[in-house]
Amino acid sequence: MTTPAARKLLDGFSLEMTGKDIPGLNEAHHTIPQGTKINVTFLGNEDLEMRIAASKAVKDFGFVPVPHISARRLQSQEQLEEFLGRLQDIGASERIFCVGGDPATPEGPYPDSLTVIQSGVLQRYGVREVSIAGYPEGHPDIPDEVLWQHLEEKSAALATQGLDAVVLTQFAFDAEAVQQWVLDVRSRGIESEIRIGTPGPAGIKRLLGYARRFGVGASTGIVKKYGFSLTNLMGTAGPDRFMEELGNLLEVAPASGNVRTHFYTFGGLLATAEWAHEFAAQH
Ligand SMILES: NC(=O)C1=CN([C@@H]2O[C@H](COP(=O)(O)OP(=O)(O)OC[C@H]3O[C@@H](n4cnc5c(N)ncnc54)[C@H](O)[C@@H]3O)[C@@H](O)[C@H]2O)C=CC1
Ligand SMILES: Nc1nc(=O)c2c([nH]1)NC[C@@H]1CN(c3ccc(C(=O)N[C@@H](CCC(=O)O)C(=O)O)cc3)CN21
Repeated sequence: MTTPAARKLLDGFSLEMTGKDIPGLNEAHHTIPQGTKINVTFLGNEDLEMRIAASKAVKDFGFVPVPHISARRLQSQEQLEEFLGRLQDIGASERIFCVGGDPATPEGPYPDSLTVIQSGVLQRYGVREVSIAGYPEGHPDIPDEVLWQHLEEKSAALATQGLDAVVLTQFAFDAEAVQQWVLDVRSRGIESEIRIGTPGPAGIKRLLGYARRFGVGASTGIVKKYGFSLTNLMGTAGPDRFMEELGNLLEVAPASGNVRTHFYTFGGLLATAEWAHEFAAQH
């Protein structure tokens, strides 16, 4: 039974795939609503051709590509321009997600996403909308004050440059922490669309592995929060409970504004698309 609040939160959801996951998209495309935004990661084990091919596949199937740009992984301005130029050639440069990136030291001239945004390069390649990262449960290596300061600066820089902003979050498990964080974002005067990241249905061991790797939910007891039980540790967990809880919490906090959902699929595009289809249909 899906409540109206959860269904509203699901409406206009976005998905994510890696540069390697074109086979997954081939398999899942029939189940994904036309016009859905699909993000394409910028991981260390992908190259330019894979990222471009994935963005092109998204576009060719009638979805909206949102390629990622990882500032700290960029080795030069030329590399940034080559990527944006190739994206523009295939009509996939209008929307991007600009994120700091995991390398402990920057590999080139961009230590953070703000530097990429302020470079003035994005507009020259037709970028109109930039997603920036948010952290409802904090970040393991970056203090909260730094995260907030950069969120505000990036938001202001995008407005100055005439670029639309979306705040896209790291995946989260704690619906109450997300509600509070959304209200904190609004209290700082940031009115942009917020997309709350959450994992699609995935094997629990796998999910916990990713959570550990990205430092999510370290102290919140995610096993409990997400409704896992020890008996189903070998099984699959879906975002049902999280969506219901968060939908209800946002409904009672109208100041939360425009909040949508982004699914990190972790190799399970079809499973996520099927889950979303069924969740929307249940009543
Ligand atoms: N979907 C994804 O791929 C997501 C990735 N992330 C990761 O979160 C981190 C921060 O990203 P943004 O919020 O865009 O940061 P940012 O680019 O706005 O930078 C904010 C501050 O954190 C510092 N910083 C950025 N990345 C760092 C790192 N890996 N290690 C140490 N300090 C770092 C910057 O120097 C700056 O002071 C990155 O590691 C990023 O890859 C976060 C959310 C989602
Ligand atoms: N700090 C941080 N860094 C990230 O890179 C990151 C996050 N957070 N938050 C979630 C997103 C989603 N991410 C990922 C990472 C891997 C796969 C993935 O599908 N990996 C392949 C295997 C890759 C390999 O061969 O190493 C898979 O099939 O699991 C998907 C999304 C990366 N993302």
